[in-house]
Amino acid sequence: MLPTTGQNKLIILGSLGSGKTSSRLAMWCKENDISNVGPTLFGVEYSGIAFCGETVTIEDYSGSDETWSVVLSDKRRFQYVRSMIFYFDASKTDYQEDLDRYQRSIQWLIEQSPEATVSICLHKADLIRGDKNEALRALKLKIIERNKIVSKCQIDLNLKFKYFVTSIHDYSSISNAWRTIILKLVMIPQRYIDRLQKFAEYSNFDQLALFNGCNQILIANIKVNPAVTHFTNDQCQERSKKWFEQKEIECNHSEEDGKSVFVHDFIFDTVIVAVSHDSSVTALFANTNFRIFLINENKKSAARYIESVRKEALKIREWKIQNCPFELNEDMKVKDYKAIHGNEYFKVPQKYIDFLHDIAIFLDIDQVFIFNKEFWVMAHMKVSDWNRCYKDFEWVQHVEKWLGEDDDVMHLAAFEFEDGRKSFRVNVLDDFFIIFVAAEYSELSAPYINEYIKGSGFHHKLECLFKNDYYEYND
Ligand SMILES: Nc1nc2c(ncn2[C@@H]2O[C@H](COP(=O)(O)OP(=O)(O)OP(=O)(O)O)[C@@H](O)[C@H]2O)c(=O)[nH]1
Repeated sequence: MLPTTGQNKLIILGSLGSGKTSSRLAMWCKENDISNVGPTLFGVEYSGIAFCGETVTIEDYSGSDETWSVVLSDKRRFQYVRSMIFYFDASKTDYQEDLDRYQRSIQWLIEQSPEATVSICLHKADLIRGDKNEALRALKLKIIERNKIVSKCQIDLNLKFKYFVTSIHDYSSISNAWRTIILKLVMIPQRYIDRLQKFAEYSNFDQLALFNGCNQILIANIKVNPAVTHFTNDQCQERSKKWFEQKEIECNHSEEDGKSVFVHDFIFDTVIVAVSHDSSVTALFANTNFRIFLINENKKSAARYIESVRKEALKIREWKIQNCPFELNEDMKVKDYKAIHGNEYFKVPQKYIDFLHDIAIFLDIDQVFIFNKEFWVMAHMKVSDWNRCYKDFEWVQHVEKWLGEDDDVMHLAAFEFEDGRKSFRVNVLDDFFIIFVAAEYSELSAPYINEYIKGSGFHHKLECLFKNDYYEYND
């Protein structure tokens, strides 16, 4: 179980089967069937979510005894945490062990990450028998008692701790909890609000609302023209939801209640709903200036993201060197990698090579390829000194076989070779795709790699990064 060190790290802890994973999936992976969520295997599931140009790394720990003994055996797991969610199964009657673990966790969290926020979910509220309010009150009092033991300064703790009563059968209870948690974790920079405000005034919009793409959490609602009736948050949300259901289109325009309503991609995983009573603004969203405005915003966020991944990669590398059970070859400590990139038609910019290299270190991956659909190898990186790395031509055979089996291009696929190597494919736009290859010794980290790559944040950001240049290239 490799701890991540990201600036925006969210850890989820709690008792076995208390509903941690199903709540996370209900919120962030709508397409998953959460009626049949199994226990968290391998101790922890890693995922990433994109939020308004920022990434949050989530570590969702299993509540099994083995995992708890690992978690509580090393305080460093509580380093670099920005937020912790602790799940209690509110339908239980005996909390002794959960409370002991809770107490230890917050003790270490306060010690290792004093600025972290803490959210406590009293979950499975639908299963409470008897007087529900009384049961919840009693549980909350027990938790507060433990807080008192940990901190003499109760006021400080109470400011940081938030309690939520949640149930998987009440989506709004889960989305309310997550919205509060995430908005504390990733604040929309004031400069976005200022720029959007100016943009709206200049373009004759009456209202601009920003929503997170994955689950339509409202990030900002800017009401510009006080003389008109604005759409409510819910009405805006309805529109962004509809747009997401039909996602193929880049911009959606409709006329409703005498207003022009636009829904458009904004920064990364964020959509913007813009409303105007002036129908002459219709042309605006097709306007090149506006596209440039959006692309520039995207680029800035991409730059920040790359920087954060790079920092993360260096920390992880440091951590691996310190914790490596083997004698490390001196050369491995040096940031030295070989990248052959470009062909006569297309040159892969060095920044992608750097970016993918950092991702590869972060995920313990040995080799990265970028292919186009004609099987051209656009870039080939050997990240580790692993001497069984594939050569370009060997890979072409694998890819051909693979595409032959799966003509219908999938967004993401994981593939295991007979020789023990694992590979992970990510499609970027419709034009090319990236393949990550991990050696057999990465056996244990394979589920982690898969989870990370599958995380909506990672894929989306990768796509946006490529898309920006792709647009520039084509314009
Ligand atoms: N009735 C009810 N069932 C729930 C609720 N939340 C989760 N469940 C069910 O409880 C079971 C366990 O849920 P998980 O999400 O796997 O719990 P977990 O805390 O991630 O489990 P571990 O990772 O194994 O510790 C699943 O069958 C869920 O469908 C809830 O609010 N109410």
